[in-house]
This record gives sequence, C-alpha cells and structure tokens, in this order.
Amino acid sequence: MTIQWFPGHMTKARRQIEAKLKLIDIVIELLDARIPISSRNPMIDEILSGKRRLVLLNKADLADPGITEEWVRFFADEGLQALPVDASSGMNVQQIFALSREILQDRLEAQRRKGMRPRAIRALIVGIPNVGKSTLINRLAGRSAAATGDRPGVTKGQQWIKVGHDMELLDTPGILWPKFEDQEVGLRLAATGAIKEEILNVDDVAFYAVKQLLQHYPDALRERYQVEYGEVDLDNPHEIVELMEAIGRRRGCLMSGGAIDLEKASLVILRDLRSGRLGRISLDRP
Ligand SMILES: Nc1nc2c(ncn2[C@@H]2O[C@H](COP(=O)(O)OP(=O)(O)OP(=O)(O)O)[C@@H](O)[C@H]2O)c(=O)[nH]1
Repeated sequence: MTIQWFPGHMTKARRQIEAKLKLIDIVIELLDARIPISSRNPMIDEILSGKRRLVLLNKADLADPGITEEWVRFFADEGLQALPVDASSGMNVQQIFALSREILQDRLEAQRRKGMRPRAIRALIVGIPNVGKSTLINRLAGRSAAATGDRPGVTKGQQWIKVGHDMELLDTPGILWPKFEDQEVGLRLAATGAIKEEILNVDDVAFYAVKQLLQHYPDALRERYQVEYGEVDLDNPHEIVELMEAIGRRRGCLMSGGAIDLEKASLVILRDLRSGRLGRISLDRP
C-alpha cells in the first residue's frame, strides 16, 4: 500500500472498513499527535457512520505537550474522547481499556441489566499509513502480532487478537487515506514521515519544516546545529535557504567541488525532525 491513492483505491479502502465496522463495537481512530488534523481522513465521520469512537493521539512523545493538551480539549468540544499515547514505549496505552469501557458504558450496562455477562469489547484500529497501527496492536497484544516498519505501507494480510481481559482487536487495521487537496497538509504529512520520501521534493519539505520551526520553535535549529542566525524574515525564501545552507555546511553536506548539497542538508533536517532530535514539535495547531 502506498500513499498514492486513486479514487478506486479510496472506494476499496472505504468498503473494507465498512465491512469491518459491522463486526465491531468501537473504532480506535489513530492520529498523529503532531498533526491530528492533517493525519485525519477528511471523510472519517461519514465512513464511521456513528460508530462509537476513541481518538488516540499517537507519537505524543514527539509532539509539543502543550499543543497536545489543546488538541485533547479540541476533540472534547467535538464530543470525542482523545488520549495522547506513545505506542512505541507504551505510554498511556493501558488507559485504552478503561476509556473504551467508558465510551460503551450504556451498552455494557444494558447487557448486564438483561442478565448477560458483557462479552469482550470488539475494536478496530484505523488510521493513515505509518501512524503506528501495527506498533499499537503489538503493544496492546504484548507480543509481535503485526508487522511493523519505519516506512509507510507495511501492514498486510483477519483474525481477532485478545488484548487485555475484556477486549478483542481485529488484527488487520483499517487503512485510511489522508487529505490531498491542501498543499500545506501534504507538506505536514511529508515532514512527519507519513508520505514516502521518493514521491516528494525533499528540499521543499525541509524548507517548509525550517520555516515552521523558525516561527514556532525559534531556538530548535540553533540548539541542534549550533548555527547563528538573528531575525530571519520568514517571507524571504532566500534567508531560509541561507539558513539551510548554513546547516548543511555545519553537517558537512557538500558536493564535489565544495558547494553545499541542499538535498543532503534537507534530509538531515527531516531525519532530525522526525526522530525528535529537534525537540517535541507539533505542526498542526487547534
Ligand atoms: N516515536 C514514536 N514512534 C512511533 C510510535 N508509534 C509508532 N512509531 C513508529 O512509527 C513507524 C510506523 O509504525 P507502524 O506501526 O508500522 O505504522 P502503521 O500505521 O502500522 O503503518 P502501515 O503499515 O504503513 O499502515 C515505526 O517506525 C514505529 O516504530 C510512537 O508512539 N512514538
């Protein structure tokens, strides 16, 4: 599965999720905490058609904690419970069980009133490529139940996985497509690594990232690369490129002949941004 979605792919992905929805009680909608709106499928409400839902803001370890708190409030205003998690380390992951029970409380109560012992909650994880679906499934299952990879598009092949003592997960997550219409959304998806590098202009993505960093995290580049810069005019592309070149020079990103290799410098910046070495950065803001 690649990020290049065509209308036919979208229809197929949507049908696959709709078929799974019939089997489950609750959807776990996985978003990237750094870009909760850009990593959200634009038709999600329609696709889930009223199914109960828990929103997870994954990769919260890489996101700006203050902004993540604002996002939790934003989703609460939409009537959705949102929980910041880090599927890699397991931070907050155990809370998923209690929150899911809370969201389904009326149904569980109704089953009890009828004298039935509530059966395990059946859940489906959905999200765009590379948002951490497999990592979360593995974390919840406590063993390697799904293949993980650091590049978009590795989830394949459907079984129930028992997680905790009262939840079952469909082992194949629902893959959603991200938004494409908006260029800035594309740049945010790319900067955080949701879109494959091969189909992007790396310089453009790094340029965007540097501009965002200067605007919202003005010390991040200085601290990481020991480059000196004063007030950078964000409306002057030359000043931003000059700063990228200074970073390239610092990092020895040179072409034969000694000119600065801007593409290499861009890759350095993007790798550092995605891995958190530039600090905890959020690109979407409520
Ligand atoms: N820092 C951090 N990295 C994470 C977290 N969750 C997942 N990752 C990393 O993100 C990358 C993608 O994770 P996957 O679990 O393969 O993502 P996926 O959604 O299953 O991806 P597809 O198979 O492409 O649909 C991997 O390199 C994970 O290690 C997290 O909470 N924090």
